[in-house]
Amino acid sequence: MENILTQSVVRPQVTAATVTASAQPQPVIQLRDIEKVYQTKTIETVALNRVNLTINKGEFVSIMGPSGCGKSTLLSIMGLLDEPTAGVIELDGRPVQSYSDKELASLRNHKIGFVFQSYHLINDLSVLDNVELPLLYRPGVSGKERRARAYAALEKVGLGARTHHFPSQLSGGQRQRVAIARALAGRPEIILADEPTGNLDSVMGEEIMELLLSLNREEGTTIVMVTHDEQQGRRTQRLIRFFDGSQVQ
Ligand SMILES: Nc1ncnc2c1ncn2[C@@H]1O[C@H](COP(=O)(O)OP(=O)(O)OP(=O)(O)O)[C@@H](O)[C@H]1O
Repeated sequence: MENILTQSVVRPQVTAATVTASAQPQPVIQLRDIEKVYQTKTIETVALNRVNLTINKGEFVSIMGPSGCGKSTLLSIMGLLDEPTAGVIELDGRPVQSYSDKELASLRNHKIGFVFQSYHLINDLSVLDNVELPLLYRPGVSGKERRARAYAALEKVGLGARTHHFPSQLSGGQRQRVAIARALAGRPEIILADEPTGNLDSVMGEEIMELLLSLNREEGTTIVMVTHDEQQGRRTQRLIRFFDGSQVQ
């Protein structure tokens, strides 16, 4: 079984895959005039203000900007975890409003994988069970296939020897790799990562960045990553800066 992490180690400072000149960009996520307003009793917050953004198949895009500028909101809306108050989201060229609830649930489950800053692992479950868990909600995936996919995903992130460990027995970087394996087991076309290295020291952060770059380069996974790390942002194909709910660059 190939370990995508060890593949990447021999190529120091790799950057995201370069889209060949002949390849036509194929939009997978398009945001048109997206607005998100949070209304509480005392205050109205415009978290996103008429955002227009296209993410193409196979791209690795990073989103940067100061705290509170709307990065996480943007990722939640792209991942269909939250709805905008105005505007249109298209997935594969089709407005999500035109999908049925069942289709939307399936899209969320199949097409998109999430990685969060704080890993969101279940401490009482082994590494293997954590990775298998989301597949339990997949109709048509047998127990045998679930297990096989979880093993393969853990091999891919270099944790094949840790399947029976528990999260508390792992380093922060290893926990984040489990979280990435959990996303990979679902075979998503798109990974949305919200500050995936935010809780890690620079060495472990670099490890995770290499892993994401390898997934993009070797598997063609489309990745959108929120980061506060300028160096990481510069290593992706496109760096988008936000300020006060709007794209500034
Ligand atoms: N559920 C909510 N209710 C009310 N306001 C919210 C809610 N979620 C986010 N906000 C507000 O929307 C704005 C954007 O928040 P968001 O979390 O998207 O920013 P961010 O750029 O990801 O910040 P950070 O870098 O600190 O994580 C902020 O002003 C925040 O307070």
